[in-house]
Amino acid sequence: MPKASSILLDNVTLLRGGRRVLDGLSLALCERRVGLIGTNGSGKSSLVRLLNGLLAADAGRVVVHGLDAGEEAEQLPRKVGFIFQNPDHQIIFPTVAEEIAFSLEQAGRPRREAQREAVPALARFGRAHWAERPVHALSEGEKQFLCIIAVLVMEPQVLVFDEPFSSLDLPTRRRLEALIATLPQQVLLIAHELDAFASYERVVWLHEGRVRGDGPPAEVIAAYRAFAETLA
Ligand SMILES: Nc1ncnc2c1ncn2[C@@H]1O[C@H](COP(=O)(O)OP(=O)(O)OP(=O)(O)O)[C@@H](O)[C@H]1O
Repeated sequence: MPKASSILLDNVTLLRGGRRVLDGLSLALCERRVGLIGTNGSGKSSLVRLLNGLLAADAGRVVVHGLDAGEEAEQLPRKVGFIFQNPDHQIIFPTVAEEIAFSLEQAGRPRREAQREAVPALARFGRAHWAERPVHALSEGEKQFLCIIAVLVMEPQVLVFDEPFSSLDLPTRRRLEALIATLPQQVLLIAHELDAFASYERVVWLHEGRVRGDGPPAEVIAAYRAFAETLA
């Protein structure tokens, strides 16, 4: 039986657009900080989308913290929170408070209660003063932080960050890295900024839908860099 606090992929195959994007992939992830690296198109985003039911495996089994993705997919979004590269793809509502109220509603709160709780929820992150701000008036870094708050209020057990640094300047990126470091959840981070994984417990290198490297960051990243040099 997989551990209650682990992510298990057992012989997973995923087809997209007729292509085999994940190819008999098996992984057991129980570390609190796991990095996912690989060249463009290697299958990283596809893999994490299996964890919250955005994609379903064509073969094999996916279990996330005790939930079977095949049988209990509808429960996955509460268990696994996603923060994507582009906050504009994630934010739906015109104001910050409305966005947070929507998240609370998604987490099962009745609408009225969700609306009442939005400002206190923002206050827990020191951002009560953002409540009435139009989302379009936030900077990229602030929007990214709003997305993180919107996900955290749903109290997920796993957080997936899919290339969160791509549009951030260095100070904003460092602040986000520091914030991620404080989170109690299991974190899966996809990034092309390889120094971001220095403090991670484990890095998995995907290549053409298979695991090509897996272990401590320094080791896996050195092998990946050497491989990338051969392609340049
Ligand atoms: N919506 C889609 N429909 C069909 N095929 C897709 C779709 N999205 C991705 N793919 C294909 O799946 C494969 C893996 O893509 P995926 O986005 O998982 O890779 P990735 O490692 O996250 O890449 P990147 O670093 O560029 O974000 C690619 O060959 C891609 O063309």
